[in-house]
Amino acid sequence: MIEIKNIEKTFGDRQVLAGISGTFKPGETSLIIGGSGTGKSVLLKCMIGLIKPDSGEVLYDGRNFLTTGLDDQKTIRREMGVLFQGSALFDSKTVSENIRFPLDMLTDQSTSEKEDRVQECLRRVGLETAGDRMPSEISGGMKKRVGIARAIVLNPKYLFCDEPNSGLDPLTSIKIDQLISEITDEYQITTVVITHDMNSMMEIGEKIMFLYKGKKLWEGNSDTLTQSDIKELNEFIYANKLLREMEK
Ligand SMILES: Nc1ncnc2c1ncn2[C@@H]1O[C@H](COP(=O)(O)OP(=O)(O)OP(=O)(O)O)[C@@H](O)[C@H]1O
Repeated sequence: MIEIKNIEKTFGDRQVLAGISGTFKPGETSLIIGGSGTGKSVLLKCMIGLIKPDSGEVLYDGRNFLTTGLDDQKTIRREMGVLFQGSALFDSKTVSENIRFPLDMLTDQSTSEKEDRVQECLRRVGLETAGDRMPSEISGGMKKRVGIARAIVLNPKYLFCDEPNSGLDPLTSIKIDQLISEITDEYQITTVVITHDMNSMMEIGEKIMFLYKGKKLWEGNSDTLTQSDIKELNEFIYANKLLREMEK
């Protein structure tokens, strides 16, 4: 379980996070939603240690990530998998090499152990025959799958995905969402996803947190998303639906 408590962050004179709290549970895909510039990415970065919040706590199964010693921080970092926006694959490495990278960097497994693990992850994301291909030779959806395989190669307890659907068509988006949700359930990972995607909110929103101007204005799930009387949330949903209609 991940708990965040009263996270605050200010850049210059602009407060981007104004005291955000919440919990994220194992086996659950939690979504952080909100309009552009509301602080979603900054919150995610605070959670994974890329940005230091000005105040607040981030607890990984009770371990305070911000104040614990360097060794414990390293341990927690190793328990995280991250799917970055745009997949962030190494262009000069094959699909298999991309997936193997965290094993090369962070484990002393033998070559055959690593190969077995890479194959297992390739199979899990449905890319068993694509290992030798280069990122430039595969589709956007496949790149996301490679990113997911790389994010889970170390068996993470916590998985973070920043806009996993960006740049994908609606059908591929749904498949990627389903994959993230299945993996989360199968390995009981605590998964946090930042998304703008209305389909994702309706399909995989077991828990949804709505940010507005650095504050958490609403929390619920896909069943209750459209029933709130929060004006800002309803406007956000309306704008997203409109966008979807225009894309069709
Ligand atoms: N390192 C930084 N230094 C200064 N300002 C920053 C920094 N990182 C983010 N910001 C500002 O913080 C605000 C929130 O940014 P953030 O990227 O979290 O938004 P977001 O909700 O993820 O939006 P989007 O959906 O467009 O990605 C923005 O105004 C951004 O310019």
